[in-house]
Amino acid sequence: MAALLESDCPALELIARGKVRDLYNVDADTLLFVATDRVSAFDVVMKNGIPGKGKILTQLSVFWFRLLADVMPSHLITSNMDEMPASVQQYRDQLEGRCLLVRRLKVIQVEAIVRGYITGSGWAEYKQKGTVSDISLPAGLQECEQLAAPLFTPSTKAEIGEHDENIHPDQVKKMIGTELAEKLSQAAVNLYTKAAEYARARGIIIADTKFEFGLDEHGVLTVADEVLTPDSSRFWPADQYAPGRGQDSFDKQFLRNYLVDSGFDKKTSIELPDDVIRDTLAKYVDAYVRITGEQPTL
Ligand SMILES: N#Cc1c(N)ncnc1-c1cnn(CCN2CCOCC2)c1
Repeated sequence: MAALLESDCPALELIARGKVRDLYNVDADTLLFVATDRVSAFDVVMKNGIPGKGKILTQLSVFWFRLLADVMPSHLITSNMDEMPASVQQYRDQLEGRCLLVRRLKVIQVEAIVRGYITGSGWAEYKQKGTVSDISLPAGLQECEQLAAPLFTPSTKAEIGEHDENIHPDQVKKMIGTELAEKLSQAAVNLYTKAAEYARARGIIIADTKFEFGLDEHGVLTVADEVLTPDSSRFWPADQYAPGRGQDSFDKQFLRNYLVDSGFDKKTSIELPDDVIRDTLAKYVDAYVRITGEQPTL
């Protein structure tokens, strides 16, 4: 199976090409997310992709949208090509299994990050200031330690190529109003808490995740984008977890180890060898099977 590195849907208006996903306008009320097989590490997109990655992560997002539907509504309309408009179906060969038709929302320009463990940029800030997103935390926490409770630690939505900036939750209140900000942070924590408990019972720690939200035509807060994939979250193997050190990534450790061992400069895109592609795909399949209990459709 060849990897899809870039979608090509000339009849649809391309809105954005993110690191690994493309976003199209379909009509006044709907958009189309296309999950390519692109893979990034250390913020660099590799020259070749992981064949099947986009389909697996699309199916994982759909699983979580359905499991979490009782927590709050999502923008998902369908991932079933037969239920999509003809303007999308004409690209069936290219898009089958790797696209989501979603409702157009008024997107809230906040990266709604929830952390269950202290790591990454949160750990860096904590070591410097004893805070994460300017929220004071207890002294003496270890790297990758589980927090007493999941923490909403928002950030700005940086321009492409820039890094998001951690902001205090009060900043979100100033941006969107106190009532909506409190609804959004509670929704993010509720979604994360249910998903993290579900995944932990199946051998995967979701250490942190990023949600995007919007308002639908009735002003209802709605979860958007993708949810709880290894691209939007940190997945750790639970059986190897120990606080006090960095954790292997459930899905990208083979890739990271290869890059570090080959002297990767963390700037220049490179071609991944077949064994790294094979082993990385196997980890995406493993994560999908553990969480959903089913084999992904490739
Ligand atoms: N979701 C959603 C959504 C929606 N349901 N309605 C209206 N607009 C959006 C929307 C527009 N841009 N983004 C950022 C998505 N990026 C794209 C590239 O990849 C990274 C993420 C979201």
